[in-house]
Amino acid sequence: MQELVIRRPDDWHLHLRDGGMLRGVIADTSRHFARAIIMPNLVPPVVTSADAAAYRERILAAVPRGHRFEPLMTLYLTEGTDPDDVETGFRNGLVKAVKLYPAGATTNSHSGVRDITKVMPVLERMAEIGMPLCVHGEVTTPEVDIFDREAVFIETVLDPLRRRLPDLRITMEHVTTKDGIDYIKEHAANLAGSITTHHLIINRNAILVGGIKPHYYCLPVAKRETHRLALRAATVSGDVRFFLGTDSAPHADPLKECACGCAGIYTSINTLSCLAHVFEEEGALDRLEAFTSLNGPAWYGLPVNEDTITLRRGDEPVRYPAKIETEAGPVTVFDPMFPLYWAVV
Ligand SMILES: NC(=O)N[C@@H](CC(=O)O)C(=O)O
Ligand SMILES: [Zn+2]
Ligand SMILES: [Zn+2]
Repeated sequence: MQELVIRRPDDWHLHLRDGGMLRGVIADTSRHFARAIIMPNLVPPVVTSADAAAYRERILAAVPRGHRFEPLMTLYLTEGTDPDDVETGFRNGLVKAVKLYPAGATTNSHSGVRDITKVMPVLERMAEIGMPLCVHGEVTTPEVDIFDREAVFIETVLDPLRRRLPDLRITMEHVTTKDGIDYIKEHAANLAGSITTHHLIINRNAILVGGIKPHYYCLPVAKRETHRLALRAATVSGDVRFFLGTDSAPHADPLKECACGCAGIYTSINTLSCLAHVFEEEGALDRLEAFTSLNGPAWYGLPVNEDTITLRRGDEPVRYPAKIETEAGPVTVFDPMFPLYWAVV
């Protein structure tokens, strides 16, 4: 038996939803993670500091007794966002980042940004005060192939934005391509990337081979194998610019198992088992902690967690439920398609 003690991890990109879904999923995160950057794509979205304060209270009310969990709030950037409200939320410590969704790019992104020039006053203010911008980095131009949307975003939106506002700190969230990894590596200043658990494990075959598999569908969509390998190399490298953002994104099964299923993979419950497996395969267990617990706090300017968790590798596979039940319906759990031996003790 093998054991690994690491500082308690944080999740730098998480969807908790609201109401019955929030109550159904929160424990799967708060059991293992101390903090998480909470995505603001509710319906309606979390746009103002007041919205974020109210959502934070709803999250805290749902955390099970005995768990300690700190939600790190974000604001959903719209073309009507007020720079003063953003600054106030940031200065009083409530809001950690602003989230840019190109309109139409992903789940609940219709209130997002159509014309980036309209949000320049907000972005300029953020650059001034050192507030990070989290981006869903995909263009939505219908002519651009869905597998190329991240690479085209880097070239046509991200790079020009970084040139225009070199002081703006940007998190490229859920990087899915070698292009994204290379871009971050080549541009050290004010740029970091979060990587999901599932993109380290699946490539696009998981979605399409042997039948269409809606529970492997998320956005940005998984790419070809070369990209997965680039993500894995960056993840286990220990490079401080890369850290975990699970993008665990629960949807009730009927909303995924239908003619127009929505994007999102639910990984909160087994993420650490999956990650330990990946790091072990790569011979890099000694760097797991950097990815899950050190690099993220460094980027967001927060202290690392003082307490630890213990991962243990058992002789028998760990069993996770195929689905969790929530008041909002059943949610299928990510199946990595191999047995998992590591579990948090
Ligand atoms: N990742 C996903 O596939 N879905 C996310 C949205 C997002 O992070 O883009 C969701 O909110 O369901
Ligand atoms: Zn996204
Ligand atoms: Zn997400």
